[in-house]
Amino acid sequence: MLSLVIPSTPLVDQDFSRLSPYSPRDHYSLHDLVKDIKAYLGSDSGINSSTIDEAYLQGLLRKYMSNPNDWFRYFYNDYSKNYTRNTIENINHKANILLLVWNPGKGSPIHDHANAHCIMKVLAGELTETVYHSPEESSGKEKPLVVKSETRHGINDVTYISDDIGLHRVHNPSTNQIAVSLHLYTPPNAADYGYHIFDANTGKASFVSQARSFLRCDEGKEK
Ligand SMILES: N[C@@H](CS(=O)O)C(=O)O
Ligand SMILES: [Fe+2]
Repeated sequence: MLSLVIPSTPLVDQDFSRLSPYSPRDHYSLHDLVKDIKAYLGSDSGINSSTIDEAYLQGLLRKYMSNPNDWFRYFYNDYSKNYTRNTIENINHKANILLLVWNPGKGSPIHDHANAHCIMKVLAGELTETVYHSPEESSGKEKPLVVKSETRHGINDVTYISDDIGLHRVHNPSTNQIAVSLHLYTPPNAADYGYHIFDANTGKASFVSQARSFLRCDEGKEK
């Protein structure tokens, strides 16, 4: 049993016993993963999402096996929110890497990914992802969004979405356990320029000017 005690947040007494709390010497760590993502994205400034091989990046996230020792320094849970977005790394104008903490039964609104690649890996608990067809822009008519798929992702599962695939919402199906996930967005358009959330019944989009996240060094302050 590993209890996550995070300063200034209530005790998270959750059984992470299915995860090894020890890091074997040859463990491919979160630090190694971030290093490899940076190496792949290169040192030039700016990228175009069409030049990125998302399959390669998915492979890197698959290679990493969740270990709370790697990620709990980034863990902050705001219990008043559906989910808390914590910054692991901002790779200037290239990508951001986030740790998301999902309260039981809570989820994200239906949203797009601002013309970026989004790769998600479950680090603890389970997450259900509902993918919707993007509404037809030209019709101008209000129509309910159509579900394309619904998938339950377990620990260490990796999934990918982009606006070409559709919209999605993610939620934690558990009634009493939090879930934790790792997200890679490249380019970091939602944080830099904003994104859209959608109404399931009408398909209507609303613009959100910036996807915000917590930086661990500024505890409690959203950036
Ligand atoms: N893309 C969402 C999380 S999720 O529902 O995939 C976000 O970054 O807030
Ligand atoms: Fe998303």
